[in-house]
Amino acid sequence: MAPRVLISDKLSTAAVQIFRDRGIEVDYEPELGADKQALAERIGAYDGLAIRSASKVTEKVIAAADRLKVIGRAGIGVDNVDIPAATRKGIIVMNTPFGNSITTAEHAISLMLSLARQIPAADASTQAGKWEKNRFMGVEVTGKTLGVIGCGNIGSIVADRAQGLRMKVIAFDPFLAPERAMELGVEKVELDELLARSDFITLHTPLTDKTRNILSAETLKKTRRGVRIINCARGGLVDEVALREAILSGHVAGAAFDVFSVEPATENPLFGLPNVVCTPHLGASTTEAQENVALQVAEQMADYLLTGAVTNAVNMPSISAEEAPRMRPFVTLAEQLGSFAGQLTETAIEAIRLEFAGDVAEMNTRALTAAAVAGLLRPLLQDVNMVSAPAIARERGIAIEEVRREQQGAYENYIRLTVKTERQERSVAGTVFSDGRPRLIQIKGINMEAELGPHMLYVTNEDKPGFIGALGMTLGQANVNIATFNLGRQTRGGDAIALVEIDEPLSEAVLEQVRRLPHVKQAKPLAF
Ligand SMILES: NC(=O)C1=CN([C@@H]2O[C@H](COP(=O)(O)OP(=O)(O)OC[C@H]3O[C@@H](n4cnc5c(N)ncnc54)[C@H](O)[C@@H]3O)[C@@H](O)[C@H]2O)C=CC1
Ligand SMILES: O=C(O)CCC(=O)C(=O)O
Repeated sequence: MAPRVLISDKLSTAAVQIFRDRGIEVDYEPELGADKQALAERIGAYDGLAIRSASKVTEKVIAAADRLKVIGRAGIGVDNVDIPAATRKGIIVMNTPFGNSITTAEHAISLMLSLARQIPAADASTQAGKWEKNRFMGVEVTGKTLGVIGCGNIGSIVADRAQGLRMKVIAFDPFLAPERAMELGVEKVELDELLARSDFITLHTPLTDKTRNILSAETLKKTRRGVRIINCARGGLVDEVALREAILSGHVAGAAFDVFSVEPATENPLFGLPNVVCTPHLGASTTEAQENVALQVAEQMADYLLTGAVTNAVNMPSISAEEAPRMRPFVTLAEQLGSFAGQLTETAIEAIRLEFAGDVAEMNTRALTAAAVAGLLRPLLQDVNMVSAPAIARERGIAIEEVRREQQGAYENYIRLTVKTERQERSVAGTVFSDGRPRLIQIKGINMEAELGPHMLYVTNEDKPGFIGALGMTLGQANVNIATFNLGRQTRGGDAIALVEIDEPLSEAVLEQVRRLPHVKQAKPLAF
């Protein structure tokens, strides 16, 4: 039976043709996805779902998706898909990471210029027959400083175009390597410096726990008086109520927004303010970008449904059907090593080294390296996957080295990831036992044997009597159940590590209590 695909968003019809050409049945219902209930009722009949951002693929929709094997996002952000729910149900989620970047960067530049010259308001006034030549005094962008928050694919294109407009570009992005910044001709700065120096600020990060409200009442106060703010990335990066206040007080001179904390945005704190320009999430809406992403997503989905090949999946590594069963635990291990290191890394990464020893050195180590790099970058880049991770790392000037060796020591197979940042070098190693389950066996040179669960607590401490009891007591008193407790130390009385699996995430208050325990140097929650 031919696979069936539902297109539930306004994708270019080029996608329909690709599916048909490849023998896939396709239903094109561009309005359906916005109605969660209707989508949940219909999804059970399909093997593939192709979407843009209007379709909300919630847990409920996924629960009803009994045949669904792949969700294809014609675009970048997959925040309208419940990825953990899809993963749990074995559904692959794919995106098209680069197809609309230029178009979106051009929209950000268009918004900036519209804002600088008040074009939308001037247009409305002129067409209303008012000819208010004295009302619309603008500002030049030449010679002005543009602060780019998030200098990835889109941010770096915006930086390039802004330089063409003779602007000075500064960027805040913890993952931007200094060499890459130099190559782009942008000055890498900390957030406070960007806020203090920018005449225009443009946001190009994903929405994560770290970026939500990155422009808040507090950070807006640190901006220059007269600053103009552009958000063409994700609603929620800017506190809209705080921005409204800052515009009304005259501190912020204007804002241009394509994305809103609630979409579709039929009402919003920014609506109706002077010198606010709004568009309805049009960043990716050009013929060229929509053609790119629709063709790409249809090809990727058809490949998967017909041959099992996986490209640009955000929740599964790309491995061929034959390799899959043998490699799966090693891919998990590599991703876990990467994710472990990524969650502990807060400064720009300069280099990554992957060492493979024993059986695993004979496998497809490129895929394993890609899995480790994806795990490493995901805490900051969110939608990175095994296919895009190495390219993204290269673009950011991160050197990747792979070393294969014969078996050394007691373990039949061994993977070690070393991450070099501006400040330090950190290694973490693991193995897969004959039960097929990955274990961490070395952290920063300290031996231990730990299996990673969904919620972990990582503590570094001095090896002193009483610490283990105090930690257990603190968690117990907070009603936090410990699943596993793994310990290791450098030397007696020296540096030690505890890696504790807990049944649910820790509250900030309990974490603070752990941090205040005697001999604790660092306590960090990790999620896998
Ligand atoms: N308005 C629209 O229609 C569209 C919006 N987008 C959105 O634009 C955003 C950027 O997309 P891309 O450039 O493709 O993503 P990307 O992943 O290439 O770049 C994101 C950058 O943000 C940086 N970053 C992450 N956390 C940060 C933090 N806490 N502070 C500062 N920087 C941080 C990363 O290091 C990375 O360089 C995404 O949110 C995407 O969903 C993308 C396409 C169309
Ligand atoms: O498909 C769209 O119009 C939105 C694109 C977008 O936001 C993205 O690709 O992240």
